[in-house]
This record gives sequence, C-alpha cells and structure tokens, in this order.
Amino acid sequence: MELLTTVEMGEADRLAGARGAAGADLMESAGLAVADRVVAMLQGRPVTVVAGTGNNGGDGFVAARLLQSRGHAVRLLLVGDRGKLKGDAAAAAGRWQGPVEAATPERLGNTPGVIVDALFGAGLDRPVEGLPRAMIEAMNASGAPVVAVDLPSGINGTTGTVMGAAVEAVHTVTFFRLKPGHVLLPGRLHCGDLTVADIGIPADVLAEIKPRAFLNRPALWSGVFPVPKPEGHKYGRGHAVVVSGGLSFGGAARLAARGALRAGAGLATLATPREALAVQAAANLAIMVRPVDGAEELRGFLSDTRHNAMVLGPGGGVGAPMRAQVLAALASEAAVVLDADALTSFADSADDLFSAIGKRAGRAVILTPHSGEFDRLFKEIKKNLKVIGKLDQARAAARLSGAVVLFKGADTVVAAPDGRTSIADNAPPYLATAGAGDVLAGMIAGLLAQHMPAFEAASAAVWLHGEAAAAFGPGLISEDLPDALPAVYRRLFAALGAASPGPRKTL
Ligand SMILES: NC(=O)C1=CN([C@@H]2O[C@H](COP(=O)(O)OP(=O)(O)OC[C@H]3O[C@@H](n4cnc5c(N)ncnc54)[C@H](O)[C@@H]3O)[C@@H](O)[C@H]2O)[C@@H](O)CC1
Ligand SMILES: Nc1ncnc2c1ncn2[C@@H]1O[C@H](COP(=O)(O)OP(=O)(O)O)[C@@H](O)[C@H]1O
Ligand SMILES: [K+]
Repeated sequence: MELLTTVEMGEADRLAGARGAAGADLMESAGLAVADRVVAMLQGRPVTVVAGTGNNGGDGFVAARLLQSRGHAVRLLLVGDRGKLKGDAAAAAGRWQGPVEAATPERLGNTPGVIVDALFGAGLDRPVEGLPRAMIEAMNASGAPVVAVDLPSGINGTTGTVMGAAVEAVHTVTFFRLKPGHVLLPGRLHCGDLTVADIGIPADVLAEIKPRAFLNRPALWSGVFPVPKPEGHKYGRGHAVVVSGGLSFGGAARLAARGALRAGAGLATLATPREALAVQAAANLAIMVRPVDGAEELRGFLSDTRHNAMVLGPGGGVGAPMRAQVLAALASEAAVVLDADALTSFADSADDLFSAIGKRAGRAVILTPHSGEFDRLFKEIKKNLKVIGKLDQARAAARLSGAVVLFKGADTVVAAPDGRTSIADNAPPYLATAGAGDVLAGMIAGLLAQHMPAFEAASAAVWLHGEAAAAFGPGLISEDLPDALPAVYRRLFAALGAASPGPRKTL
C-alpha cells in the first residue's frame, strides 16, 4: 500500500477535484466514516467533538451533525475563532444545528463519553502551544476514549514525530491512504487502531502522484520473490557466505548463516578464521565451513563467483582488519550485506566506505544499521536539522552511501538510493533480542543469493523476520527465528498461489 505524505495527500485532494469530486462531498464522506466508527463504540454515551478551524475541524462538524441526527448527545468545542472557518469547513459548520462552544480544558473536563479529535490533521505545520496544546493535554487527561480524525492532533503526518504534544487516540480514522506518520514511531503509537476510509478519491490519482513510500507488505516485493521451481537445483538458488568472527565470537555468524539457508539460499558457507574452524565445523551440519583468514584470503574466496551473496560484520570485530575485509568484499562480484561491526568500523572514515560502494556500479550493497550504528556512520545526516524523521534520514543515507539502507527498529525503514522506501509495522516488541539482527542480515543474503533485487530483498527479509517472530510468539530468542520461517513461507507461498509442488496426483 502506498503511503502519502501530507503534501501528496493535498495533491490527491486537488487531483480528485480536477476529476470532478467536490471537496464538500469528500468532507461529507470523511465525517460519515468518523461518525460510523464513533457509533460502534458509544454504548449510549455522549460525544464531544473538539474541532479546529481547518478542514480537519470541518470533518468534525460533519461527524457532529451526523451523530446528532442519529439521536446521540453531541457537544462541539471549537478551538479558535469561528470567523476563521473557510470554504467546505465553514459550510459544514453552517449545517451543524447545535451550539458551538469556545473550547477550554475546563469545558472538556472529565467527559463521560467519547471524544472526537478534529483539531489538526494534515495541515499541522508548527509545534502546538497555547490553547491547542492545552486542549490536546486535556483530551489525554480526560480518561475518555479519543477517536482521531485523520491523525492524532500534534502528530506530523509525514514524519510521525510529535510536534510539541499529541493526542493519544484509541482509534484513528484516516482517508484514502495511510501516511508515513501512521506507521512510523511515535506516530503509530498515538493512533491506536486504524480505519482507512474510502471517501471517493479515485485511485488513479496515484499514477500522477507517484508515491515513493510504501507499507512493507508482500504486495511490494512478491513479484520478484524467489519461489523454488520444480526444475530448479541448489546452485540455481545461490550460495550465501557469512564471514565469521574469532573463536568466541562465532555465534553471530552461525545465526546469520542459518537465516540465509532458511530464507532459501541453495548453499551457505561460514568463512571462518582458522582459530575458530574446529568449533564452527562441530557446530554446523547443513552449513559448510571453510578456513578464510583476513582480507586477502577473503578476496581469493570470493573470486569464485558462485559465492554470490555475503554477510560481513556480525561478531567480526571493529578496526582496520574489518575495514580491509569490507573493501575486499566490495571489490568482489557478490551482493554484500554489511551489518554491525562492519558499519561501526567506518565510523571515522565513512567516505572511504561510500566511495568503495560507488565503484560497484549495479552490484547490490545493503547496510543494516540500528539507530546507534546509524548515528555513528551517518553523523552528518543526524546533525542536519532539516532532515527530520526516520524516513528522510534513511533516504538521505541511501543517497549519500549509494547503498540500500535498512534502518532497524520497531518501524524498520528500507530506503533505496533512488528514493523508494518501505516501512514495516509487523515486528513484535520481543524481536528486540540479542542476535535477531544477525539472523536478519543472513536472511537478506539468502534472498540476494536467489537473485532478488536489493531493495525488494531487504524489504521482504524485514517482513518475514517480523512474521517469524510473531509466529513464534513471546519468549522468542534469536535462535528460534530461522526455524520459525518455514511456517511463514508456507503461508506466503499459499497466498502467492505458489504452494510448493508436492508429489503429483495421478488420478
Ligand atoms: N483529501 C483531503 O485532503 C481531504 C482532507 N480532509 C481533511 O482536511 C484536513 C486537512 O485540512 P487543512 O489543510 O485545512 O489542515 P488542518 O485542519 O489540519 O489544520 C490547518 C489549520 O491549522 C493551523 N495550524 C497548523 N499548525 C498549527 C499549530 N501548531 N497551532 C495552531 N494552528 C495550527 C493552520 O494554519 C490551518 O489554519 C485533513 O487532515 C482531513 O481531516 C477531509 O475533509 C477530506 C478530504
Ligand atoms: N521495539 C522493537 N519492536 C520490534 N522490533 C524491534 C524493536 N527493537 C528492535 N527491533 C528489531 O530487532 C532486531 C535487533 O537487531 P540488532 O539491534 O541488530 O540486534 P543484534 O545486534 O543483537 O542482532 C532488528 O531487526 C530490529 O528491527
Ligand atoms: K485530528
């Protein structure tokens, strides 16, 4: 599903108008969707609508009228002068039969009913202060469930950030398409449950808007997902290589290699220092183990182009030897995933990394920082106050580095250098466990080995990783993740209509 910034949503509105949809009709449909949602949770209680003077408030006036016409008790508190209402919002206010009370926190009080937050939506353009802020705080303090119109007031729809203060809703009713701010943290946490209502904006406006951000769902990448073919063989499914750390640091690489194999790579090999060879050989069955010490040996190992995807970083150590290995990997033909220590090793020489990536021309590189690693590697981006929010930070990092950047967290963003981004919302909190990132890096390599393009491989791996964690459930540790993947694949392949062919039925 496309995610529209607030500017793109305004464009959708304009294009819908150009195709004959009247603004008043869109507002009527928006207000109706809100009223329907509120009715479902009222249980005889009254409604208080807190409206602003923009079109978000207009939606609130429509909802107020429709709820009153269905016999519910409705109060309307307006934040700002009635004279400020314009156009469709002024017309909607004109059709509201009840009193318009000047909003104050005291008038809201401890309302016994449901609150409709129609203060600010897509038009929020500066931090909230004064009366609007006091009303947001009063809504949160009231103890009443809040249904937000379009966005919880105070949340920036494009970045998901809190602009001073923000409503904590139990439900948000938005229109046409979600915005990034509904998916990114902290915005997502303020939304509660979501309804995306069709208000009559024709879907073909999207062809003109050309959105660049997408909710991370199979529809985004399933067209290039590597489903095994009956006539295939393991070499056709690629050979993933994971570079292991030393004797007591080899667990991270083992997790990654198991992730790669479970994700579907035909073969997986641990390239391990000799000091850890015996341990790694004893600890693995399906995963092959080969002695590879240092950058020169790695260069030689990767000169065999059947080794077509690799992971470097987990448990690998920070410093010059790691930097040399990364540069050797980037000089090879293999698709490269750089994680953990491979990223931190370039904290003070990021330009060296980016220029080596720049020389690869078309061969995949994926960087997988968590926020600490991101801050170290992309210091300039973090310092630039104009680049606000995780989505634009990830995009700026992809443009700067020339790599696909996978910025981890509960709202993992994958950004390609061409500006495409995906945002995931399916990772359960118990995925935050030691080694989960190592498995993810391996899963990405497993998909790259099967020739999936980089942006799609990274997005697919993030989604599968979240689903695997959710399928296993609470108590998850990273070792469980690869083995939770087959059940996720079964469901995915069935949904894709590509259930693995079993023995042929001959009738
Ligand atoms: N397709 C669309 O775009 C549709 C939009 N609709 C509604 O229209 C809304 C957007 O309407 P608007 O663009 O009028 O914007 P809003 O109603 O969100 O707010 C805009 C008003 O608030 C003021 N404002 C912004 N930040 C402020 C702050 N921090 N403190 C005080 N005042 C502040 C602005 O100056 C402006 O007057 C959407 O969120 C949605 O609810 C719906 O009516 C249906 C169709
Ligand atoms: N609060 C959270 N909710 C859901 N997923 C999370 C949360 N915090 C982190 N994650 C995910 O958990 C994984 C942790 O990876 P990482 O930080 O690299 O850990 P490690 O280095 O121990 O493997 C990532 O996939 C990240 O997106
Ligand atoms: K709102």
